[in-house]
Amino acid sequence: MAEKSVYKDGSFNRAPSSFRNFISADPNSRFPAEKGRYALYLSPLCPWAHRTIIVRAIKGLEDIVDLYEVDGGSEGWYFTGEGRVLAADPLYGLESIRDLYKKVNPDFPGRFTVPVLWDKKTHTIVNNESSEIIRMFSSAFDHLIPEPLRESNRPGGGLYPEPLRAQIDELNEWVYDKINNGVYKVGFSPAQESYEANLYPLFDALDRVESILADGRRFLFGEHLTEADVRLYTTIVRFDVAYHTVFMCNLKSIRHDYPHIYFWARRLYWDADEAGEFRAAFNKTTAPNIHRYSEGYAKTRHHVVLGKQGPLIVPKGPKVLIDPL
Ligand SMILES: N[C@@H](CCC(=O)N[C@@H](CS)C(=O)NCC(=O)O)C(=O)O
Repeated sequence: MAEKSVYKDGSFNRAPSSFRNFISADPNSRFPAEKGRYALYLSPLCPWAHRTIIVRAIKGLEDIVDLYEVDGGSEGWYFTGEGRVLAADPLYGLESIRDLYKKVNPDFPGRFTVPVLWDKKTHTIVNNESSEIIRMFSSAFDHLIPEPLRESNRPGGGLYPEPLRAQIDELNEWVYDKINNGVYKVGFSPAQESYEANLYPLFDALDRVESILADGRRFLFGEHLTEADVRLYTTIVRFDVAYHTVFMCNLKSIRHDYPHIYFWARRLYWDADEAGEFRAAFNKTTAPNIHRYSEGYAKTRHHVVLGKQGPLIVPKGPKVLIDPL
């Protein structure tokens, strides 16, 4: 049974995801990899969802897995018809992500989160946990994509190479707890004590990342991109424009205090070469949205922490969202 995200011991506690099935390259599996069968419902504003569209783009899965954008936030994700957001759910005409979960289980007890990986054939949620969705995208569809994009042909052995798995898992664990989810624990703190209790470990972890990158390596595990870079990136690219301001993660900023992290992030962000190694995945999933991060988090914090008491103020800085290379 899914748990709700709650303030436990005065701190934000993110509930585990509820649907944990896997798409597989095996044609006899329950969810075999097939072109056109699956869809991702998400908002590119959500950092967890952002991971999945980066890997979808890196792997050239745009023609294989559909993308349906929704908008909203802590008060629900909806089809609004604004910008790239669809006016209605293209499969069932539903109005919201809540409706999608209710379609699978009318008594669904958890939160109606994005991303959702949907199976159009059996009309159900395959998985709603981004860390698992990126693993599936990394390898399960490899027989359907051009040879150079397959994990076995990638320099360094792909996004989750066998020899590095234990190290990647170990790094992901503390990056998730202290950084990816750490910023939320700070920004959703209901009290000064929990704010401070989570703030210092966040910056200790950023210091640790900075020291890893300080030897001049291109990526967290050396010369080649892994899923650990993807998972860290979505938090770093939101840091100065949203977490520093809205979530009060302000002991330091990335641009002024973490030169190696900032350089690493800018290299990923500014790579707009569609024919290049990363198929412009970071740029095209971030650049259209980076100016909206501050508003998204301001609204969420106003709702979650302040119960909508008082005015909603959206911080406008920094003037330069991300410096050029
Ligand atoms: N563990 C999930 C977390 C996803 C998540 O928390 N998504 C947020 C948006 S950034 C959400 O949909 N929240 C809506 C809610 O909690 O009601 C994952 O990584 O996929």
